Amino acid sequence: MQIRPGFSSTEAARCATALSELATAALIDEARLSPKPGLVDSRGSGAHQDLTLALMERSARSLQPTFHALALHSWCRPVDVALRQRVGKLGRDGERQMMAATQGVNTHRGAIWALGLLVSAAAMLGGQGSAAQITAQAAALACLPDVDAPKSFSKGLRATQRYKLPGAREEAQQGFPHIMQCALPQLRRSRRNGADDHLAQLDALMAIMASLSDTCVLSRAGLAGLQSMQLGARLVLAAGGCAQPAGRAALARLDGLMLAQNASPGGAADLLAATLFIDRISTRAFADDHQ
Ligand SMILES: CC(C)(COP(=O)(O)OP(=O)(O)OC[C@H]1O[C@@H](n2cnc3c(N)ncnc32)[C@H](O)[C@@H]1O)[C@@H](O)C(=O)NCCC(=O)NCCS
Ligand SMILES: Nc1ncnc2c1ncn2[C@@H]1O[C@H](COP(=O)(O)OP(=O)(O)OP(=O)(O)O)[C@@H](O)[C@H]1O
Repeated sequence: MQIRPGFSSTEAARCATALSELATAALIDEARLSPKPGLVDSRGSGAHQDLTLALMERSARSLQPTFHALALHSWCRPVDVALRQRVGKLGRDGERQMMAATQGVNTHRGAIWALGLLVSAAAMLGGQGSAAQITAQAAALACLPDVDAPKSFSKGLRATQRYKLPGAREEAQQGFPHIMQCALPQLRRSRRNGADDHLAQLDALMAIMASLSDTCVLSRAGLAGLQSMQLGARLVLAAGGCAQPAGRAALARLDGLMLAQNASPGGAADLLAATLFIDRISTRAFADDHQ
């Protein structure tokens, strides 16, 4: 681990602890947030047969050491292939950790990817980056080749190739546009308009679902399912968002629609958790010289 001049290893460890706690809390808050269309939430399992809220929370907690290791190894490091390789290995170790904690159920693969890159990027910037700097740094990392990646074919890859639409990799490589241009502005706009935080978070989820090509939805419900999800989310926001009775009615209709199609926007949920992480991290700094 390389320590930036002027920063101690204690400082790196303290920052890694803070970042890993924030990432884990963002995952737990996302899982509990209700009502989310088709997703696991405090009401139940949504469109999922094998997921529960308790399992999502156990999985989130099991990932804290992964986020901690990612932050420690990325601390004040420049973007290069060696770091990309290390981050890829730690991410895959995290996936194994998650599978062990859930007895083989995929609870958070997409979330490990998005939050893992963002935790690494925040640590690379010594815990002092802005939202724009962190997402740009994460994109630079995601654009480097993942040389040790297994050549297996995933559901997400299949969907992106079949429909010629971007998926989790492209979202990261483009600097997380659904966080920076959709969810974060909507979260802050809804708060400014007087929505309480839980309703503002639901609005942020709608802002993501309104345009994301979520490969979870494409895999289960095809292009028609994706388009109906995007339209449904736009209708919630057009009705004034979740703080308004008409917005909540539109949200309930969207929930019914997702369940009827057996579809769940797992990618949008990951990006909401990542948005909560970025929102919280960019309003505070972790390095001592900023306190
Ligand atoms: C890139 C990942 C997510 C694989 O993506 P792929 O589309 O091939 O596979 P898979 O279908 O298994 O998972 C995709 C998951 O991403 C999420 N997702 C779906 N659509 C989107 C989207 N448009 N944008 C963002 N996330 C999305 C969902 O949670 C979905 O389940 C990841 O597993 C990976 O390859 N990791 C390698 C390890 C690594 O380098 N990690 C570095 C950071 S820790
Ligand atoms: N609250 C949530 N509910 C459901 N999925 C979530 C939630 N939060 C995040 N996710 C993301 O959704 C993904 C689950 O996606 P998906 O439904 O495609 O799982 P799968 O096991 O690969 O597929 P399937 O269930 O269709 O067999 C996880 O990788 C996770 O990152």
